Order: sequence, then structure tokens, then C-alpha cells
Amino acid sequence: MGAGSIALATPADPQEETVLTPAARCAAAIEVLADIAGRRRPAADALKDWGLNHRFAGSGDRGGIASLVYDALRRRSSAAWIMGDDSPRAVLLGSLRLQQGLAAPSIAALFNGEGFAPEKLAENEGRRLSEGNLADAPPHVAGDVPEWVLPQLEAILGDELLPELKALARRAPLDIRVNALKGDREAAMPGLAHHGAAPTPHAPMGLRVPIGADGRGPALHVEPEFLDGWYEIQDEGSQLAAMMSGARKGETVVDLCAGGGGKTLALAALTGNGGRLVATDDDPRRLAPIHERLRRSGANAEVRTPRGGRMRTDVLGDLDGHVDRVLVDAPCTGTGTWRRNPDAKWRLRPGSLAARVAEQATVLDRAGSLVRPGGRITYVTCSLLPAENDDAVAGFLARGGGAFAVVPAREVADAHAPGLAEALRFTAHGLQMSPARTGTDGFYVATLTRAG
Ligand SMILES: C[S@@+](CC[C@H](N)C(=O)[O-])C[C@H]1O[C@@H](n2cnc3c(N)ncnc32)[C@H](O)[C@@H]1O
Repeated sequence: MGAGSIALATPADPQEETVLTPAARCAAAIEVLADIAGRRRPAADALKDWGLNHRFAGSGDRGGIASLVYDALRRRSSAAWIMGDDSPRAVLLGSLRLQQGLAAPSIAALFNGEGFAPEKLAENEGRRLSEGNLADAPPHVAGDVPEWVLPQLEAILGDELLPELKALARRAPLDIRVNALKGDREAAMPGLAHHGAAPTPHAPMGLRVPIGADGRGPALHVEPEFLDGWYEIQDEGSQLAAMMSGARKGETVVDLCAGGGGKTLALAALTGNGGRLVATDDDPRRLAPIHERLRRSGANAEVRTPRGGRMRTDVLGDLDGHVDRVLVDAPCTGTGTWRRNPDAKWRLRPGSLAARVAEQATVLDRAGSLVRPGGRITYVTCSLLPAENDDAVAGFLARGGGAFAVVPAREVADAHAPGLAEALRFTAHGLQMSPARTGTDGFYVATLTRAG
């Protein structure tokens, strides 16, 4: 068995239980990929069902199978291209070659038809694995994205399209944000030393934890320091976006799309709990985890949960025209997070992009009425698509008829994330982080100020 297949067998956590051979995990991954394709369902649901139907499998097995499935989804179209076949088996084979770097003989050792292993590698499959390449593949195939989004990605990424798409198809790092309300990064590091945590390149409270050979990180959420609120799991790009809000002590800050509270916690830490922080979200179910997270981290925020159907945004009526800063962490397609959610890219449809664009206009307009003269809106998406970024901002500016102006993005970056500007891509109204440039998820940030 080749060295690469040993990596397939190694659980991220040595305590994890494994009963399946690496070959049997490949067979299971093919089954799950077939379920995802056949029933057009999210990968997480298909993986959960597989686990329920195969209770004998250990936690290490389930994690290893998930890694194989996610890697295959990351490289779905390029894997199919080199294999000349888009079946789940071919996609898994191609991804073992492209994503895990296994050579044909190592793959043949896994696909040997014995016991619970997948059927023996056919001659044609072996040849494709040895000779298939992406030299003539069109950019959407080589870059593993749906063809219809390519023009939008090209518009933002230009000459760096392919390197960026390749970076977007790699595994994401595991980043954490040390909670400044508990202590500084240096104080948190010893508790994470056994996981090899090291400072992230840009965010001052960020730590990056190496992921295992199978693409999974350690189970940080069971560590005592996590349970004591010393850190949160948060991509470095998300940390930087929260910092660029510039929230300060003494200010009234609204986190309008707070969801589970990832950025609310970061905002509370930024102000040292020294401001009035109000968090809400259109969807009460999304807000649910925020209470426990606030408690754990010692962050103060007033959570306003909407009730009563269509009266949702009224929970902020008393703040209209009085807010210093509104963070709009807008609902979006999440194209910038495809490293983490690779199945989302294959499920994205033009209709869902149009729906998100309409929601973005709604949240921006709501933010516009909250902010006081001279106050600011920080508009954030985890998308790379201009339709959700600069175009959304342009639409808001046009609807406001001069009430709002853009704060130059370079000025914002220099003030709140010194040194980051060199890596950023500046756009007409904002800035874009991306996996190849900043090593983060693809976050967009624009800052808008209301005329005083
Ligand atoms: C990107 S997510 C927020 C993630 C969250 N800020 C975090 O850091 O964990 C976008 C959120 O916007 C919410 N949303 C959508 N439309 C909204 C609206 N009209 N008003 C407020 N929130 C809305 C969604 O429910 C979703 O939770």
C-alpha cells in the first residue's frame, strides 16, 4: 500500500475509533457521492444518513469518509475530466489523484475488489489515472466551478482566475480567534500548543491549527479553554471583516444579520464590552446559539429576537437614526467559502443568487435607516461575486440619492488591519479577500458613511 493510502487510514485524533479499511472507506464514499448526486441533497445530510445506516463504523471512519467525499466534491469537474466520466466512482478516483496526490498504483491497491473494497480498477481507469490531465480543460472545469458563474468570477479575479479557483478548491485551514475579553493571544497559545497552533498572518488575535492528513482538524470544541470561552472557531477573513467595522468603546453598534453570533462576539471583544451592542437576525432559529456563545465568552450584547412573522425588523425601531455603526453581514451565496462547503457550489443556481441579491438590498436599506448622520455601515459578504458586492453597494448608493458615500477601502484597511492592504484586491467600492491572496475565505467588505 502506498504512502498516500496510509494517510487515508490515519484518523485526525488517535483516540478516534476506526473499524474500516481505507479501501472500505473509499467504497462508502462512492455510495455517499451517489446519494448526493442521485437525490440532489446536501453532503452533510447524505453523510449523516450513511452513519445512521452503518452504526458499526467508528467516528474515525465517519470522519475519514466525510473527508473523501468533501475532497471529491471540491474537485468534482476536474476529476471527472481526467477520468472521462462523471460517475461517483470516477469522481472519487480522480480526486484521489488530484486532491490527495495518490499515484495510480496506490489507487489500484485500494480499488482491489477484495472484501469491502470497491471493484477492481479497470484497465481504462488505470490509464486515465496515469495519463489524464487538465491541459486542455476549460477554466470552469480546471477551476472546479459551475460554468454559469465563471464570467462573474473572471470579472473580480482577472488574470488570477485559475490560481484563485485552485485555492478555492483546496482544503480550508482551521482558524480560531482568541477572545480578547479573556486574555491575549500569547496567553492562549500554551493551551493550544499540543495542537500546533501558530499565529495567523494578518489578524492579531488569530491562531491557525494544522489539519490532519485526512483534512480534518482536532476537536477543539471539547477543549477546556474553548468551553471557558478563551477562543472561538472563526476564519481569519471573518475576524478581519469584523475588525474593519472599526467598532469602538462608547458606541452604539448593531449587528443586523447576527445569525449564530460569530461576528457579534468579535465586535464585543473589539470594544472590550465597552459599547452598546445590539444583535438581531431576521430568522430567530439562526439566532438561537448566540445566547450560549455570549455566556461562554463573557461578551455583552442585547439580543433582539424577532417574533410575529412579518413584523420582524421592527425590533430595532427605537434605534432608527441613532446607531454609530451597523454591521451588515449579509445573506449571500457563500461562494467565498467553497473550500469549506464544496457541495454548495454545485447546488448554486441563478435563482438563488437573485434571491440573495434581493435580500442584500433589503438589509442594506434597513441599515441605512438605522445609522445616524456621520455613522457608518460595514457591508460584508463571504462571496466573490460582484453582483452581491460592488453591485449591491452601487444599488444602495443609487437608492439613497446621495445620503451615503463610500469610505475608501484602502483607508479602512490601513486603519483597522494594518499591513493587509498589500494582499487585498481593491474594487470600485470595497475590498476583496480571497484564498490565494489573503489565505482566507473570500470576504468582501465595503464601508459606507451617512452624510452628516
Ligand atoms: C452570513 S449570515 C450571518 C452570519 C453571522 N453574522 C456570523 O458571523 O455568524 C447572514 C444572516 O442574515 C440573515 N438575514 C437574512 N435576511 C435578513 C434580514 N432582512 N434582516 C436581518 N437578517 C437577515 C440570515 O438569517 C442569516 O443568519
